[in-house]
Amino acid sequence: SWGYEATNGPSKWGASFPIANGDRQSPIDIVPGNASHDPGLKPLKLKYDPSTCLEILNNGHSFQVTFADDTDSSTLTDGPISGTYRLKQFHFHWGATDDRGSEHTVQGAKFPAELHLVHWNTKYASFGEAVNKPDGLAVVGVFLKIGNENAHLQKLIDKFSVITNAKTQTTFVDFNPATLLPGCLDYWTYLGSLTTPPLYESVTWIVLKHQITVSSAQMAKFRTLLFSSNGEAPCCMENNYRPPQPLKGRVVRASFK
Ligand SMILES: NS(=O)(=O)c1ccc(NC(=O)NCCO)cc1
Ligand SMILES: [Zn+2]
Repeated sequence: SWGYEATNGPSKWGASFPIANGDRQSPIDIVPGNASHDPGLKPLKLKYDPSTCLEILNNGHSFQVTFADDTDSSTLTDGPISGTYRLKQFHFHWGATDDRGSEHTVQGAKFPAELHLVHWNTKYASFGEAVNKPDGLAVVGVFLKIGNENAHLQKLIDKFSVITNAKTQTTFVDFNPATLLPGCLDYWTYLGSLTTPPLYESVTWIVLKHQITVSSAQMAKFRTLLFSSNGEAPCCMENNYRPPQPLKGRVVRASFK
């Protein structure tokens, strides 16, 4: 099935998922000079309850932290969206080296990694119902840049030895995703898609302007995870990012001047 190798990677996804060539695909290159400041955009309102954190898993494409989403305990409201969106999971994309790895780029600049906090619109009954609706999902994207060791990311990294292989998981409780956000929540927003198959055009993207830090040694730990399952030839989990897609006339709005 799909992956990130030459044989099954982003350039091949269109064969099985024709929406790959659609009009609102993600990620994109964000050009700040072309983004229009919208004074009507509200500040993001993120309310996260650490007790909704359930587990950390390797799904063969990334590692993911999953949350209980049966109540409005961990939600995204305001910002560019209307209504209430519940946090379902967060995951990352990263490179084989520190010079690439993010999915969105900023005026062509790549970051070593990108965090995605995935929320679904509670006007639908579940994530599964929301995932293919045009207003179904809202994903907050946060760029990682190389700098000081990040103690909050280290809590995730400390679990990697137990989820090295694809399709493994372990308990992970009392983690506050807000610790992975920068102090300033200024953002760019545009209408896009899932960045992995099935590539549904269901995402209101909210990409933060400010980054969080990760050390180079911590990035090296990300690359100790495997795309492969136990017993298969080990294949390092790295370069699990889709490159920027055509803007096709879309407008990117900025929440800041
Ligand atoms: N990289 S991304 O656009 O944030 C993304 C988020 C969720 C999905 N898919 C998903 O959550 N499917 C439900 C089973 O995990 C795919 C891509
Ligand atoms: Zn993602």
